[in-house]
Amino acid sequence: MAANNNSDPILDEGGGGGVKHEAAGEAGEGKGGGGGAAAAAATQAPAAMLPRSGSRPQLDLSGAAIHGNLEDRNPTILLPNQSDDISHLALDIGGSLIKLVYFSRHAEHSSEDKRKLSTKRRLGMLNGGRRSYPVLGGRLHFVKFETGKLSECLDFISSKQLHRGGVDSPSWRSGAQPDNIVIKATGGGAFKYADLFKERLGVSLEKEDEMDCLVAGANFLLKSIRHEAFTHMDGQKEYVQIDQNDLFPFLLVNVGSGVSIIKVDGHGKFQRVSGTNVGGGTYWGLGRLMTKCKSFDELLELSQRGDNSTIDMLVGDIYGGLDYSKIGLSASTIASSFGKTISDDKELSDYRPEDISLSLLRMISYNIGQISYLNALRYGLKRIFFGGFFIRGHAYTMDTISFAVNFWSKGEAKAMFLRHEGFLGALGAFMSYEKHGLDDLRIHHLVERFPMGAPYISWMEKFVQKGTQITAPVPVGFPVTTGMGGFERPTAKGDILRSDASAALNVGVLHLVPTLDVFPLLEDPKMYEPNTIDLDLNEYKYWFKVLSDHLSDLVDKAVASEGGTDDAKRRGDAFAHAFSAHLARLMEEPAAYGKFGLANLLELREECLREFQFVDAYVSIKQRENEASLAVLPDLLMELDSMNEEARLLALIEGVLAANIFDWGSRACIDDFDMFKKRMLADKKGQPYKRALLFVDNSGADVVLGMIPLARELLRNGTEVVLVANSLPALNDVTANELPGIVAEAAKHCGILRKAAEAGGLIFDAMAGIQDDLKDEPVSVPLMVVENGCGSPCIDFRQVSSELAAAAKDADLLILEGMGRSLHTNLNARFKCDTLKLAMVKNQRLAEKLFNGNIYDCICKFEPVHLT
Ligand SMILES: CC(C)(COP(=O)(O)O)[C@@H](O)C(=O)NCCC(=O)O
Ligand SMILES: [Mn+2]
Repeated sequence: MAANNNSDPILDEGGGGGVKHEAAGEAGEGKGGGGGAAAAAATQAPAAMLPRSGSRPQLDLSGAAIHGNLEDRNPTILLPNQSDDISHLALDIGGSLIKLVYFSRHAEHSSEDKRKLSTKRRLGMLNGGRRSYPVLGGRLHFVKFETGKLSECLDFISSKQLHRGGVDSPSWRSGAQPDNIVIKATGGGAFKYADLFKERLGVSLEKEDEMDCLVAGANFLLKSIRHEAFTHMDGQKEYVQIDQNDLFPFLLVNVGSGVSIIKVDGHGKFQRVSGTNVGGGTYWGLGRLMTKCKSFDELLELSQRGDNSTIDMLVGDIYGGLDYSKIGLSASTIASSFGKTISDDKELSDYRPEDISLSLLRMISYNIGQISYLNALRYGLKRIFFGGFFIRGHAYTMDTISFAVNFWSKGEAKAMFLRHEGFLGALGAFMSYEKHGLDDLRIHHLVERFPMGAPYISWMEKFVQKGTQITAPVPVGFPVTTGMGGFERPTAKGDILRSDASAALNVGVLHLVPTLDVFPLLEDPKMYEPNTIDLDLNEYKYWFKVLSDHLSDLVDKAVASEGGTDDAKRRGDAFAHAFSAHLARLMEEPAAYGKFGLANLLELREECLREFQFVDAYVSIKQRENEASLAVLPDLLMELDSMNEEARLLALIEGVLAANIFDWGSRACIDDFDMFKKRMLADKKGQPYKRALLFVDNSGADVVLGMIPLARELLRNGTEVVLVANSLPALNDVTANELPGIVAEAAKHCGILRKAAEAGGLIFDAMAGIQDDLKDEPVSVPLMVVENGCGSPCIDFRQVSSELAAAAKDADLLILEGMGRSLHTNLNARFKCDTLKLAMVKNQRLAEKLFNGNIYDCICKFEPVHLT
C-alpha cells in the first residue's frame, strides 16, 4: 500500500483493450481502467488556487457593451466580435481513458412576437425597451474513449470540429484554418500526446494541473447538479441532498489507474494528502494477466459470477468455520486476500477466472475504502466522495468501498459516489478556461437530458447499424449473504454490467438554460419536492406497464402527425426502441438517471419524441378538439350568464373538472369548494384577487370550456388573469404558442374576454395605435399568456421560465389544473399565496393510493395562505 510519502511509483499506462468510444447518452461500451497519473507521488501540494489562463476558443469580449438599462437584472450584453456558436472542449487524458467535456452553444432563438413583447413589458421584464439576452445557453456533453484508441478520439474531435468551435461555427463553414488554437487538457496524456494533437489537429494542448482540475470538477458537480452524489449500501442507492453551506471540508478520492486522495477545503483550496498505487490499473492489469480477459468491463462482469471463498482465506477457514466475534469478525470476513492459494496445490489455470476477478475486486476495493477512511480519520472528515472510472457505476464495487468505510469508521464516516465519477478532471479542465460561463450557473439553470442519439454518429445511422440491439439486459439476482464483517457474494441489485446501450446512459447531456428561474411563490424551495409519490420498485413496474401499453398508440399518433411518411415511420420505430431501452434501463436500476419520479418519466417520453424529431404528436387532434369546443362555447357562456353568481361559480368549477374528463357519477375526494366560494363571494366582496395565474392543461374542452370561462369570471371580478401554458408540446396539452389564437377565437363571442385580451396584448388589431403606449389606461384588467418553461404534463416549480417568475411577482391566486400539474406533481406543494388545485383522477391505482377513492373522482383543493 502506498503511504503518504514521495515514493509512490508513478502510474501511467493502464492499457487499453476493449471497444470503441463511449459518449454520454449514446450507445457505446466503456472499457479500460481508471484515469492517468492520479496516483503519482503523493506530494504534499500546497493549497492551490485554480489558475485561470486565457486561451482559445473563448468568448471574444472585445467591444462588449451593455445595451439598455444598466439596472436591468439581465442586461443585454452585446459582443460584436463574438461568433454566435462558440464551443469549448477540454480533455482529461488518463492512463486508460480519455475523457472529453465539450460545450455546444444552443442559444434559444425563440421568436419574440408582438404578444410576447407586450406581455414582457407588462410584467416589467423589458426595462429600457430591450429584451434580456441569454449570455450563455448551451449543452455540456460528456464523452469518453480509451487512451489506447486515441485516434478514434482525434477522429471524433475532427468530425465535430470541436477544436474549431463546433461544426456550426462560421470559421468552419468558411473553411478557415485553425491557427494557434489551444485546448485545455489535463492528465498525463496532455504531456505525452501533445505532439500528436498538434500533428493531427493543429492544436496545442494547454496543460492544467490534474489535482486542480479534479477538485474544480468535483466542486462544480456538487454545487450545480441536484442529484449528483449518492450513497450505495447493500445494493441501495440513495441520493444525498448537499447543503451548499455545509459542503467543506470533505475528502475526495479519485480512483483512476491509481488513486489520489485529496482533502478539499473550498473552491480552489485543497491538499493532496495521500494516494495509493493500488487502483483501477492494478485491478485491470493483474486481472488481465490472470484471467486473459480482453477488457476491463469483461473482467468486472466475470466478478459477478465469482466466489472469492475459493481463493481468499476467510476467518472461518482459520477458525474452523466459526466467527471471531470477540473482535467483530464473521466467518465470512476475508482474513487474507488470495491467502487460500498458498496451501492449495493448484496452478493458476485450476482457478476459475470468475473467482479470481472477484477476489481481486474485493481486495482492491476494500483497500481503497480502508485507506480513504484512515485519511478521513487523520483529518477528522466525515464525508468521502469517490470518483474516477474504476467505480464505473458498478454496484458491487461501491458496496464494497462503502462497507469498508462504514466498517472501519463504525458508521461515523460516509462513502458517497458521484454520478459523473470519471469526468471530474475533464470538467475541471473545462472550467480553467478564462471564460467558461459556468461560474454564475445555479442549480435551476441546469436540466439534464438523456438522449439516445450519439454525438458521434447520427441516431439514424446508429439505429440502422444496431437495430434492436439497443435494449437493456434483464437483471439477474444474486444470493444475499451479508454477514458481520462482510458478504460473500455480490449482493447489490443492478450489479449486472449494463449492455452496450445502457451503460452509457447514466450521465446525460447537461442543458444550460440561463432563462430558468425558481418560482418565487414557492413557500420553501429547499424542501420542495415536485413528485407526489415516491416510485418504489412496485410503482415503477406499474407505471412502466402503463407507459409501455400506451407506446404503440403514441407511435401511431406521432407518425400520423408527420404525415405517415416512410421517414416518420422509421423515426417512430427508432423512438419506440429508444424509449423502451430507457424503460428497461430504469427498470433495472430506477436511480440510474438520478432521483427519478413519475414527472421525470413522463418528461423523458416527451424528450425522447423530440429527440426523434416529432415536434407535436397530437397537433391535429388538438386542433380538432379546439374547433369542436369553440363551436359550443357561445351556448355555454350564455347558460353561465343566466345563473346567479353562486351557481355560476359552482358550474364553472364543475365545468373545469368535467372538461378535464369528468364523470358526473363521481364524487369529490377532496372538496374545498365551499371554502373557495366563501373567499370568492363572501369574505372579501369588493376585494377581488389582484392577479391569478391559471396553469392550464389540455387542449379542447379542458381549456376552452373549462379554464377560459373560469378566467372570464375572474376578469369579470376585476382580477388580472395570466394563463400559464407549456413552452413545448406534451401529450394533448395546450401550449403558450397556441393559446393566443384560441383566446382570440373565444373572444369573438365575448366582450369580457375581448377587452381583457386586448388589454393583455393577446389581440392586436383592435389595439392598433395604442399598443405601444402603456400610459393609455386599458379598459379592462388584462388577460395574458405566459409560457411555463416546461415540455411535460407535469411542472417542477424549481425550474420555470423567467416570464412565469416575473408574472408570479404580483399574483395572489394560483389555480393548478389537471392530473399532471396538481396531482402527479404539486399535490403537497405549498405556495406563498392562495392556491386552488383542480383535477380529475384518471387512474384507479392513484385514486386508491392517495385518497382511498376511485377512478374519475375529483379534487378541488383550496389552500388559502392564512391557514397554512
Ligand atoms: C397522462 C397524464 C399524465 C396526463 O396528465 P393530465 O393531462 O391529466 O394533467 C395523466 O392523465 C395520467 O396519469 N393518466 C393516467 C393514465 C393511465 O392510467 O393510463
Ligand atoms: Mn394534460
